[in-house]
Amino acid sequence: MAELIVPLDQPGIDDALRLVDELGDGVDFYKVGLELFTRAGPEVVRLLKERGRKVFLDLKLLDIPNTVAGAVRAAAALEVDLLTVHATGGTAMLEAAAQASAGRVRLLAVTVLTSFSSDELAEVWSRPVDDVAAEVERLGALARRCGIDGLVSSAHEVAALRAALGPEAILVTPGIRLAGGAAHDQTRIATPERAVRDGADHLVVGRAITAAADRREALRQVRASMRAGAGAAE
Ligand SMILES: O=C(O)c1cc(=O)[nH]c(=O)n1[C@@H]1O[C@H](COP(=O)(O)O)[C@@H](O)[C@H]1O
Repeated sequence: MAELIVPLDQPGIDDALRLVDELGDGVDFYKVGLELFTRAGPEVVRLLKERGRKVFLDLKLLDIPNTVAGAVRAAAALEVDLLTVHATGGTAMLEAAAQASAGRVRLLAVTVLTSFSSDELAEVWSRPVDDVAAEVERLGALARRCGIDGLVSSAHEVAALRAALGPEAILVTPGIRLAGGAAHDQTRIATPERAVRDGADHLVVGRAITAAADRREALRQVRASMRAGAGAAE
C-alpha cells in the first residue's frame, strides 16, 4: 500500500508539532521543508525522531557536487529517512549525492516541480516543451543512472515513470488534491486515487489536509481515496 507524507509547511516548531499530534499515526512520514527547516533547523528533526516519526527532509539540494555531497552527509547524520535533490543538478552532482549518502538516507530527485506548466518550463529552458512527461522521464532516468533511489514527479507522469524504470524506483507524488479541491499554486494536480492507481509509492498531501477546516476528516477522505486507487490497481 502506498504511504502518506504530510508536509509540515508551518511557520514554527509549535505549529508543526501540533499538526503531528493531531494527525499522529494516520500519517506515515512527516516532511520538513524549506520554511520549517530555515526557521527551526535540525532541532525539529530531532523532536520528530524523538516522537518516533519518519522524517522526509525536503531541502531540494542543487549546487556544485562538493557542496551537495557535504549537505547529504549532514542530513544523513540527522538520521532522516528521505532527502531531496534536484535532478537538474546533473550527473556529477547526482553521483556525488548518491556516494555521500552511503545508503544512510534514501535520496529522491525532483524532476519537474508540480507547480510548473509546460509554458513555464519552456520559458525557463528557453525551448518549446510539448510534453512535460517526456522531460520528467528523461530526468528520472538520468537520476536513476546516477544511483538516486527515487523520484518526485506529479501523478500525471507516474505511470510512465513506473513503466520505464521498473518496480525498484521509489516514486513520490506531490500536487495531490481531493476531487474538486483548490489547486493553489500547483499546476499538475491529481487525486490520491489516481496517484496510487498509477503506481506512486508515497503521496505528499499538504493543504488538502492541513488547510481543511476539519483536518482529521480530510485525512480520512485522503486515505479512502488512496484505498480506492489501490483497489483499482489490483
Ligand atoms: O519535493 C517536494 O516535496 C515537492 C516537489 C514538487 O514538485 N512539488 C511539491 O509541491 N513539493 C512539495 O509538496 C508539498 C505540496 O504541498 P500542497 O500543495 O500543500 O499539497 C509542498 O511541501 C512542496 O514543497
